[in-house]
Amino acid sequence: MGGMRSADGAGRWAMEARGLGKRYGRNWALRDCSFRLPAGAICGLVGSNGAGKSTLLNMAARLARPTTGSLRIFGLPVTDPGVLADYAFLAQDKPLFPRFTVEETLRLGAELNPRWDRAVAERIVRSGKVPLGARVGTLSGGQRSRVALALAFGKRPELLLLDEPLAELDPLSQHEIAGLLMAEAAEQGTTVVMSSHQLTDVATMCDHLLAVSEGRVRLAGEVDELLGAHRLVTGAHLVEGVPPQIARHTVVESRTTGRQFTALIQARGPVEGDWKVSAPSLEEVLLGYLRSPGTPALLTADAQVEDEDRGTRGEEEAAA
Ligand SMILES: Nc1ncnc2c1ncn2[C@@H]1O[C@H](COP(=O)(O)OP(=O)(O)OP(=O)(O)O)[C@@H](O)[C@H]1O
Repeated sequence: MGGMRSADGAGRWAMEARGLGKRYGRNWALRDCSFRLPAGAICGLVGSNGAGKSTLLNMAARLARPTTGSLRIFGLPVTDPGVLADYAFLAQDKPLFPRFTVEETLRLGAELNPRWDRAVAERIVRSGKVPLGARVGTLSGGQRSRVALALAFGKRPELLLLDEPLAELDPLSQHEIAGLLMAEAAEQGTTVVMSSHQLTDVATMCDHLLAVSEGRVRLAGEVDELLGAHRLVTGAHLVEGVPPQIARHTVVESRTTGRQFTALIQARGPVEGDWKVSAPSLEEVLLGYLRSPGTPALLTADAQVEDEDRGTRGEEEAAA
């Protein structure tokens, strides 16, 4: 399979979505999503409640089938049985058998996965001092997360999909599990896609971002590139509306409070005039796009799929 991937260079992209959509009844949970994610990325998947994050993860994990469009995992259609060995999915409730001991849980992992890496799984469990003989149901939330991650990494996945991996953990466990995740992903070269509502986690852990809102992609690409494309502008402004010097740029969001004008812009060259210009935080950029549905989505060059390739729309349905 490795040969197949490298033959056409498709292995460069861990995920490629083209016109991807999912409809439940009359509602589109995800609509016309096109983006790609390079292999090796640690990608934060963010967006408000009901934005479509779980729907996207579920389609990548083959738990839900696309209604439209195509999704490729390392160059293979997500429906291809060859994809199965490539990914691991950790659902938000981290399902484990509570009556199994940690040791039995790892043994099950070994039996279910042909390329099981026992050393990796045991290292993850031992480094957290999780007792191998303890029943999973008696473990703390942090310890359970560790066992779930040991199962996921023991599979040696190329792509690890995580639905809010740090939710419901206390701050100390969050810190510990985040560190574990980053260290193991770096060690194994795993591509990670993790949904999260904690933007500080995304900012510290992720080098890539995929933001969705109302089922559509709003931002996609490398975090530094997305941040670098934006400026926060503030200054005194006495009349209503966006000042002409600022209107030359793409204004994502602006507001006037008293005499103070503030705007988040996608800068088209230097900002002229008497404005205080600063670099926005990830949170400021993200909230700007989520609050302004009228602002066009921004995908960095790397995250865009070529238009001519979008002819593969409906490929999954055709293959099924
Ligand atoms: N199995 C389903 N049947 C019907 N509608 C669904 C189903 N799964 C999701 N939806 C709907 O699709 C939309 C997207 O839901 P999704 O769970 O993907 O959002 P999310 O971004 O993961 O939200 P949250 O942050 O709350 O977990 C929502 O409107 C949701 O109600």
